[in-house]
Amino acid sequence: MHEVFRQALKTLQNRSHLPPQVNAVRWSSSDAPVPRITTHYTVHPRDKDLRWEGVEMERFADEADVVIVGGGPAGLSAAIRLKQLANAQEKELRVCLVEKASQIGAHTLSGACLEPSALNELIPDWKEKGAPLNTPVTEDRFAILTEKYRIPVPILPGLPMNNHGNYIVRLGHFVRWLGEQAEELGVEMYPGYAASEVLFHEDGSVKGIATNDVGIAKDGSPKDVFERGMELHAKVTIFGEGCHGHLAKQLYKHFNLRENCQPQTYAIGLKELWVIDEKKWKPGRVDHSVGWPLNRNTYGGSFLYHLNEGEPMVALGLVVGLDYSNPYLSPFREFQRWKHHPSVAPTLEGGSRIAYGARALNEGGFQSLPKLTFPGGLLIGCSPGFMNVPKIKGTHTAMKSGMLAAEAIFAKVTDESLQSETAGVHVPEYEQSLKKSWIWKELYAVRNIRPSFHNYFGLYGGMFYTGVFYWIFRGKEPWTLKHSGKDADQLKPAKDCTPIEYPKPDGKISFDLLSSVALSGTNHEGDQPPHLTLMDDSIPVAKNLAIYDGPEQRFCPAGVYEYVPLETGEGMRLQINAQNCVHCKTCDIKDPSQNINWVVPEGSGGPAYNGM
Ligand SMILES: Cc1cc2nc3c(=O)[nH]c(=O)nc-3n(C[C@H](O)[C@H](O)[C@H](O)COP(=O)(O)OP(=O)(O)OC[C@H]3O[C@@H](n4cnc5c(N)ncnc54)[C@H](O)[C@@H]3O)c2cc1C
Ligand code: SF4
Repeated sequence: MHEVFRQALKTLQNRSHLPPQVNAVRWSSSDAPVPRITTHYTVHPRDKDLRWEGVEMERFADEADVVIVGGGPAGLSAAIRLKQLANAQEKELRVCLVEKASQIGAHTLSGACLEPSALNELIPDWKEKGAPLNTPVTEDRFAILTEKYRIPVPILPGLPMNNHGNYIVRLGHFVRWLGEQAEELGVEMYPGYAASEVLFHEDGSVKGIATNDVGIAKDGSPKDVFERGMELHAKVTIFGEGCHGHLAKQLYKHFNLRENCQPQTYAIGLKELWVIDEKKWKPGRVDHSVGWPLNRNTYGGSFLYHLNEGEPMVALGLVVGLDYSNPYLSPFREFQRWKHHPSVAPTLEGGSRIAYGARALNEGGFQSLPKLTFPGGLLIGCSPGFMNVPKIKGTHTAMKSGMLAAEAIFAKVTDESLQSETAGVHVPEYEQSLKKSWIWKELYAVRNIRPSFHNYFGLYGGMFYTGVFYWIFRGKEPWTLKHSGKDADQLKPAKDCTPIEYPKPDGKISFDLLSSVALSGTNHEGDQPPHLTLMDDSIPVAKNLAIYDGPEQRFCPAGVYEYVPLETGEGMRLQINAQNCVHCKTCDIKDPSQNINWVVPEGSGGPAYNGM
């Protein structure tokens, strides 16, 4: 190629150094000039980019027996069970676990009220081993909130909200403890390494994963410190990325795993930790509510748990179903408003907020479970979605699914008489044993509760259904209700909706977004391509802003998306403040254009939660 032409092309590709109005490219579907936003190689491949010419792209590869993606309750339980079995039978088994957080538990966010059933099976002597389950539930309350009142609802025995025998935990601390148990058993742990890519054998089976490359500049060009990620190959790769996994999303498409199930549906959960006045502290109390500030057609509810962690601490949060239809709704501001309810605010008055965060959770339940296995790999935990929605609990099912996967894998890879037809070992036995387990029974029994809220009376119709059908039939009714479709399709155009007037935060009970995000400890290297990638940079303004009045500005709980005026003064552009991202995945789920693809950022970027 002629040198002058090459230089000209290079200058063009480097245009993202220039101000946005100059940095306009004609690559959108409409062919209208739009500011360049996405510079990530998953959208603009490097093999067509001259700036990458001659850069060493070879990756170092390592072999393990089992590779686990994600150090959450599911991944760690799988790791622990695999090594327990191998050690008991004196078999060599190399188990490697990669976790995108810099420390195990630092990306974990949950309620959390833990049902200890799976833990009792996995580590029966967890008390002696010092598991941080410090707060047995002593009091369990449920209520419907109106704007001014709290109407108590009795929790009948057998209803999913019953928490007798459970523990209130800081899930991040529990996960950290699970990590220590795994390490002691000989699991190789790699915190700070995100799996960015699924690798395949020539026969199409999964070969393992690659960790992410580091040292890429914001404009997508290689920095001097560029380092290629590493390949981890395995007989079986376990995907335990939690709700709406980035690699799981690719696997669904690649192996068509969702062809026989309903779409997954989700909620966003926002959470804070507070240290409160000791006189108001009731260690062991569990408070749940539905109703205000959400209207009857918006599914959701609150939690307020009194922890016994050496200081008067409470964990509180609001969960909002992502099937809401009003694009003006802001889950963050609903949460801030909820704290002012007359039954909540007195607990917080005089206290101080010490942590904030958010995370999506699955709500599809039984109907939305995909096929779980494919040659060379399988899915565990909240990645496929073993969440029991009416209980708001998924930790015990996530752990159990990891254990069942481990048992099936161990049996298969250590039995020389069992030959695999593919290079990556297929373990369909996992799905079979899962269907015989208590997870299946539990999720089947509650399958109709969440979809029953799709009725004219909304919340009240759903509660009536739960009271009558669940309490009497325990899920044995001979029908299965359907969800109303994908959450991304539920938003109505802004012109058909009423803007919501939210009260200003008072700085004592309620707070603004940026001071909240600061409490998540989230951090990303600034000079890297935004990991919130857009398939088409023109769609945010042309569709999301034009039709839905920019809902990503409101559903993102970290202020990542902002529409700002173009420097020319004509029109708007989307600004992505990727450093703020707390990895909740809501944008990838709720974007009405399905144009946002969350990919793993560099290194150990993301929140730095301490026991969320
Ligand atoms: C607000 C809220 C309240 C909840 N309340 C409760 C409750 O009270 N009780 C209860 O039992 N459950 C509760 N849950 C659900 C519970 O938190 C989940 O069911 C549980 O955490 C699922 O475990 P998991 O291991 O499948 O996923 P996760 O806990 O999400 O763990 C997945 C891990 O994988 C890592 N990861 C993801 N992608 C990659 C990648 N590509 N490479 C490397 N690492 C990766 C993540 O950083 C994370 O550490 C709640 C959830 C939320 C959001
Ligand atoms: S950018 Fe997306 S994943 Fe990140 S915090 Fe916002 S909504 Fe969540």
